[in-house]
Amino acid sequence: MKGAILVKRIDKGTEGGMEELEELARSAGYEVLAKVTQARTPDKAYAIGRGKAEEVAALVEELKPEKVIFDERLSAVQVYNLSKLCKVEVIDRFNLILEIFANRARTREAKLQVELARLIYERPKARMKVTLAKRGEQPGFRGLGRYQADVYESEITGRIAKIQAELEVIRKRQHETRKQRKEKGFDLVALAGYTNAGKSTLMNALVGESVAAKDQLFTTLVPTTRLLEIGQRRALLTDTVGFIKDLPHFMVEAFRSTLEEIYLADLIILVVDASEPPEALVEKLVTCHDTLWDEMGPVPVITALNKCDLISREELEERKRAIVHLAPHPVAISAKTGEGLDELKKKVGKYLPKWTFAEVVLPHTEEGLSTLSWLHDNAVVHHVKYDGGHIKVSVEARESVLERLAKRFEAIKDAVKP
Ligand SMILES: Nc1nc2c(ncn2[C@@H]2O[C@H](COP(=O)(O)OP(=O)(O)OP(=O)(O)O)[C@@H](O)[C@H]2O)c(=O)[nH]1
Ligand SMILES: [Mg+2]
Repeated sequence: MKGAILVKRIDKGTEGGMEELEELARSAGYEVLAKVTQARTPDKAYAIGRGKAEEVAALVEELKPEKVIFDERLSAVQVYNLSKLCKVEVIDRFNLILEIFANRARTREAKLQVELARLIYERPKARMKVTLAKRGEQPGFRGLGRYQADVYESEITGRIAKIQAELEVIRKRQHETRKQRKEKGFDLVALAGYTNAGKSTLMNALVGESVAAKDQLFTTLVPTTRLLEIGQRRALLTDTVGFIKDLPHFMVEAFRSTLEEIYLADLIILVVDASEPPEALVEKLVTCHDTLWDEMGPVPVITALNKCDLISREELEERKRAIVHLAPHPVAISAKTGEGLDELKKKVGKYLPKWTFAEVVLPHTEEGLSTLSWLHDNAVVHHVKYDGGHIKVSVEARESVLERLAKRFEAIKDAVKP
């Protein structure tokens, strides 16, 4: 197994936990060999103090890790100095997240998104990195010395443009598919939430599928969509990539096409891991809100308090109180045991976009029957009455379907005799 030493600098007056960095490192396949923290203001050259950096270097010599991983964002200069001092590759939390994403990316889309994120992160550092590499190559700077600074930078810019163009094609296609699904009368429901909250497990429990679900961060990178029946209505349920604290904007941008599954949904099920302590729950919900709310239209959100099998009633009530302002329409569930799933489905049914009732009289002809069968496919047909030469139908459907019904009716109405 690859080893890593984790380093976190803590600003005065803030919490110093390193659990999430550890989780991330573990998810990326590292064994954590040592953890170093220091409370101080950031140092321009080393992020931590020079003395502390030397301690890290000594640990590197002793433990021989593959990498040293910093929790905070590092500048090119800091990376250069640290890797020179420690004689090992030094990365930050964002590089680590990118590593995880790169390991998991299977589809063309996921791979492009990961590369785009990496390049957007790299670009502002490109010139400085080339300049530094000319001073003597350090781990993480190898091969850059042969570049001209602006050539390297413009290569990155060119590559970014190319990937964006290719992703745009994928996005257009997805947009088209989504539109068609809506026109067909499907409601789009998205599962969103912090990474490892249990979104994929819930997806499996709701639709009886086997989407990969594991106790690690970012198992899901590319959305999966399955049919979910809510009463008589048919929704498409989409599992999505998880959120994480301080998700830098460049990543949100790179994963746009994935996140659009959420932004453009008719309803969002926000999944939270209720087995965590209330403070962690609040912090993660705030992250979800930050990621969601900026981009989203007025979409109803249902909060699924997941993993309730792991906590007592009292603990559940305590958590509900803690998140009351952050968690619209909460439902306690366990994706594992199935508890609460019926109530969740009921809530989903209740908050799906309102459909409109309509009564229509179709001719009892081949065209009329074919329209009826089209209605069965695209709407909820409540009642059908065959009456002489007519078929009286009462239906409930979304507006776009009713508009199309009106068009079809226009074309065949002459056959209807009063
Ligand atoms: N006890 C318990 N464990 C659960 C429940 N739901 C999910 N888990 C576990 O939580 C872990 C994460 O589940 P996933 O479904 O992969 O989570 P996710 O939100 O899809 O995670 P990413 O795709 O990695 O962002 C797995 O080990 C699941 O078995 C639950 O209701 N109860
Ligand atoms: Mg998942």
